[in-house]
Amino acid sequence: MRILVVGAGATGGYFGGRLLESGQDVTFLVRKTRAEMLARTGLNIRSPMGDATLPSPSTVQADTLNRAFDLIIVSCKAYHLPQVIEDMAPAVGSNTVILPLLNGMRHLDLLDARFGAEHVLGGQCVIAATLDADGVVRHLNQSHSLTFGERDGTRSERVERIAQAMANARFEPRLSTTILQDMWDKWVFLASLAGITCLMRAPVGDIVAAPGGTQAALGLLDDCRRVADACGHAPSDTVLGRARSVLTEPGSALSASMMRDLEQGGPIEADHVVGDLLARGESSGADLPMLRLAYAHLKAYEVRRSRSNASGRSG
Ligand SMILES: NC(=O)C1=CN([C@@H]2O[C@H](COP(=O)(O)OP(=O)(O)OC[C@H]3O[C@@H](n4cnc5c(N)ncnc54)[C@H](OP(=O)(O)O)[C@@H]3O)[C@@H](O)[C@H]2O)C=CC1
Ligand SMILES: CC(C)(CO)C(=O)C(=O)O
Repeated sequence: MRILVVGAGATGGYFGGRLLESGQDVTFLVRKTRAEMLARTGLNIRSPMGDATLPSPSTVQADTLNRAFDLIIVSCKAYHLPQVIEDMAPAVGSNTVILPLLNGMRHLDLLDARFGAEHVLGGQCVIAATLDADGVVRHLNQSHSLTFGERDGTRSERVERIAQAMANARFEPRLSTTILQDMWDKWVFLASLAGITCLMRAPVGDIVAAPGGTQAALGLLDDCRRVADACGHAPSDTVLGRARSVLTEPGSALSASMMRDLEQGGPIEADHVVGDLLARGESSGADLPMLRLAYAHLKAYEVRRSRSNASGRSG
């Protein structure tokens, strides 16, 4: 199976690297700087589940991409997706399957609109990873699952083939027959985690140690849950119970990748992860005070960031 991984950042570098390590035919679609770095240093993964050093991984850049792949794993940030969609287009042939790993849901609409829904699977990954300044993929916890499936829940031949291709890689591949609900479940959890850890600039354990912290985290989770309910994707009691306990675990060092991005002063997926959920909830008439606050806070960060970038440019 010829696999194209779009982006060799934290998640693409990790899952693509693990597939390459297991002997799969993997090429990374990357931009110039990352291509040069990968050629110089190879793809390096540092992980509690085992390090990997992959010298000279195969890369391609948009201007030389001219053949179709069997599977395209999309692992960019949401704010890069419109450009990524244009760049990856030559790799989409009549039998290509696209597996996006982005958080949230809206990317499915964009991919469907450009390539046709029949090409696009549902997907998600659970991992905490980051790309450091030397281009090393740093895996920060012990989770590394990648879940995928047909959005209509069927176990098609093509998803079985993907499961086979992933079977020997050092991560947990999961073929799901409920991938849309899985994505909603993760979205509800992630929007709560990202919203609260960014608002408080603190990991879960510090938030729950503060007066009112637990109440704020659970209030935000409840707003996110109400949106999912209104959209016909209510999380089960088990899923909600797990989310509540993870978001209120004393001493937990967990924070969202959005908080890491924000603390580094980088761009964030505010609209995709939090704004889109809020918009869907508000269009159903729900009152969502904590979710609105979380979104306003992220947007204020973006305004401040673009103002200081602009003054840096003019200074
Ligand atoms: N990191 C994590 O722990 C988790 C992240 N997620 C989700 O996964 C998605 C990806 O996140 P993450 O891997 O952290 O992001 P990263 O920023 O680490 O990686 C994204 C990569 O996409 C590349 N990219 C952007 N545009 C293009 C393009 N046009 N062509 C080729 N490559 C491109 C960037 O390359 P360049 O170097 O050129 O900028 C970057 O390396 C997000 O939606 C995130 O929310 C989900 C679970 C966990
Ligand atoms: C929920 C979590 C932490 C795990 O994958 C994540 O997706 C993120 O931080 O972006």
